[in-house]
Amino acid sequence: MAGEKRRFAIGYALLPKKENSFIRESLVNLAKSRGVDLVKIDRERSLVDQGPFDCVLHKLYGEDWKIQLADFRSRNPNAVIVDSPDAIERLHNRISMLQVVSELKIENQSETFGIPKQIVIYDQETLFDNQAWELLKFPVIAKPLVADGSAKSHKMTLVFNRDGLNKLKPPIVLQEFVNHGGVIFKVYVAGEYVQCVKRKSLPDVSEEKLKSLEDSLRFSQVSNLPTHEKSDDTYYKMMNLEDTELPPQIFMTDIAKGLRKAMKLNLFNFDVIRDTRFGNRYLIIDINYFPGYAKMPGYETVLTDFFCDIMILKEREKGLLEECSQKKMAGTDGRQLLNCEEEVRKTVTNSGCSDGEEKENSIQV
Ligand SMILES: O=P(O)(O)O[C@@H]1[C@@H](OP(=O)(O)O)[C@H](OP(=O)(O)O)[C@H](O)[C@H](OP(=O)(O)O)[C@H]1OP(=O)(O)O
Ligand SMILES: Nc1ncnc2c1ncn2[C@@H]1O[C@H](COP(=O)(O)OP(=O)(O)O)[C@@H](O)[C@H]1O
Ligand SMILES: [Mg+2]
Ligand SMILES: [Mg+2]
Repeated sequence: MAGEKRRFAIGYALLPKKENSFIRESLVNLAKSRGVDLVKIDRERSLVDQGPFDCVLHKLYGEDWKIQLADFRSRNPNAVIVDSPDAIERLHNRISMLQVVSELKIENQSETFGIPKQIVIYDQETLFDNQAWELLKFPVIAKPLVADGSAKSHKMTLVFNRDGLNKLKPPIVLQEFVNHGGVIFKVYVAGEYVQCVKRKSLPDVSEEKLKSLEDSLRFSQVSNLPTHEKSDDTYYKMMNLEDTELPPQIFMTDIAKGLRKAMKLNLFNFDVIRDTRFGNRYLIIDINYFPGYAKMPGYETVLTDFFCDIMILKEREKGLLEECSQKKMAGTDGRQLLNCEEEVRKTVTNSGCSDGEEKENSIQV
């Protein structure tokens, strides 16, 4: 109807737990009021038979889903897939996940960043190999190499000495445990938006404590545990999250932007700790695809803004494609038209990925 604004359909494909936490009525209603309909994708049916969708939002694992997305993309070249499965895959391995951090260049005079020292161990023999240990010192955290969202992939072991290595099951990443005052910073990214929050983490391990402790300690998803389940209760009672200063916002934003561009991802968060030995040194220890946004203050607005940015981008694309067809009607030859359409898709979908200045409302595809 004339004057009526076009609506925009976003199909979402999420595991039931994620759907329950993320697709809240408050989000659905806010998005709806701003012209965006969130539509559940039926995982029992093939994706190409559903829709039409202007955008597909997803967090599913496995080859079958990747094939379905590729099929959908080839039949719907104008739809936006948030995010590309290949880009997400980098985060399913704890080595490739952090490699990108080492490649980032951010200019900052007063703070530095990096990742903790770490090695990857594929077999039991290498676990006790002295050469492998030249780089690391105890305590270390043993993390499963694979980070595929399974409960197993979150099972960590804090290892205090050589004897503690016996129970480990490679393939694992051994990462130096860095004292950080028991507080972790979670930096949530949704397109251009960046928000840093504080969470409780593992307590520091002093030299004296290191000598008196057992060989190892197992734990899982410590930053999401309710307080009464934390391993060192007295420590947490003593510690007040509010006393901890957040890292400088501009510094976290610069890192977030750099990561987003390098990884070509829109929806992720990263875990950061502040090394207590230096006070101005920040270490990135984990990057998660499509994290628990609902725990982030104002998540409905942030995510709706993000959806609207995609919509604006799509509209811009439509306008530019129309210009291409007009050129065709005006007699421009077919080859030039093809170039024109290709150019539009490149400019719109890749804006923000280019080396030049990032455009507003850019979505990484
Ligand atoms: O479930 P939630 O809300 O705690 O979110 C989890 C995230 O918590 P966070 O937002 O960082 O506090 C969580 O982050 P952490 O592991 O706590 O760093 C993961 O992103 C997790 O996904 P997956 O199991 O790795 O695929 C996320 O789980 P899924 O919701 O994707 O299953
Ligand atoms: N190198 C490290 N030094 C100190 N604490 C760490 C380190 N790596 C992880 N942790 C602690 O272990 C928790 C889980 O590790 P993380 O790599 O974030 O795995 P997950 O993917 O399960 O969240 C972190 O939230 C933090 O509390
Ligand atoms: Mg984590
Ligand atoms: Mg993680």
